[in-house]
Amino acid sequence: MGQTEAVDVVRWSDSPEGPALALLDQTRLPREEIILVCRDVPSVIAAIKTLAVRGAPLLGIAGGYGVALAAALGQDVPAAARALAGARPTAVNLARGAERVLQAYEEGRSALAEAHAIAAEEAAASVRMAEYGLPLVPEGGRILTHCNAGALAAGGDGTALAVVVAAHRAGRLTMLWVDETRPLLQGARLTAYEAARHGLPYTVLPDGAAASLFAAGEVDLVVVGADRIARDGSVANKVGTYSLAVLAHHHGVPFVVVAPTSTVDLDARSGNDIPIEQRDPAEVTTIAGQPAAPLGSPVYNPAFDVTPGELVTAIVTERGVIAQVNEGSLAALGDRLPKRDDEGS
Ligand SMILES: CSC[C@H]1O[C@H](OP(=O)(O)O)[C@H](O)[C@@H]1O
Repeated sequence: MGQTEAVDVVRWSDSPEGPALALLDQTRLPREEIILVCRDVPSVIAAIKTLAVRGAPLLGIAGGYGVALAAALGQDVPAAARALAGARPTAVNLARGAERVLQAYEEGRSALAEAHAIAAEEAAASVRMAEYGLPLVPEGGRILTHCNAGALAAGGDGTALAVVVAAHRAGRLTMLWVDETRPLLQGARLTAYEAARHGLPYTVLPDGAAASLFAAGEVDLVVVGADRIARDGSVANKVGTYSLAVLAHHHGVPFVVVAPTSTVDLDARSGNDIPIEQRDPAEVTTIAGQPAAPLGSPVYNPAFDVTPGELVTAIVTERGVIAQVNEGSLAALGDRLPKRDDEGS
């Protein structure tokens, strides 16, 4: 598959049938490119819960458009914002995007214009993160990534994957190692799909094979996204990220998180304050609808884990690179971060 135009991941539609949110259904990828048309808020919430639309910054965009849809339909907009914000707990972007569009609506401004503004800001942030992140990639870089932090998870070319694509365009990428990312396979299904579209050199691997790549000296850099970053630099990201951070630390490999400031939550003092989504056991005990474990097996299925800031080499944001990840450096972004509830606008 050669490089083609960017995928239309989330798009507002003012069709004769009325307002709608058109989503590329990520549960169908890579096999089918199916557009899911959401004409009401419950269908947007269902798309978020089933990960038809997913990824922290993209959830902020979808949450904002969901509130704009409620406004366009003349529905109870505050109730819609609350329901959308509660669809998934870990990515702070979702609640933040819904709240931001609700505030615009309550102030008499265009809800749709505010939702469009969120989408535009995340696309611009992706470009800046790629620029700031590129210098961190060594010549001939062999980069390991986990889950999907590309255009299917954020605006533009994404967050972590935007840095990888920039490295490829600069002739600096030798290999992108793609963790398949059990249980929902966002790596194998989505990152590989995006890597193929960009013409990147990539290899998919079982999550459990990453350690042997480090041991063989085949990884020069780990680059991942984030769902919420706490004030002390703790990073919540797809489950399995923490083990990569420990491996990277053990093997002396830089571990870089790429995330827009819309993912930084100064209200969360540490990783303990980040809610970790627990998902359906069937995601673990079935594969392609077939049993992969005895019926009724007890399951532990957290969608995310938390990497402490001391294992993070750098956080690349659209406002610069945080090289010393700690409470002071994150708070230093404070004046330019989305305002906290108790700080007023
Ligand atoms: C650019 S943020 C992407 C982030 O979101 C993913 O989670 P999910 O697929 O459950 O939405 C994963 O943690 C990615 O790193």
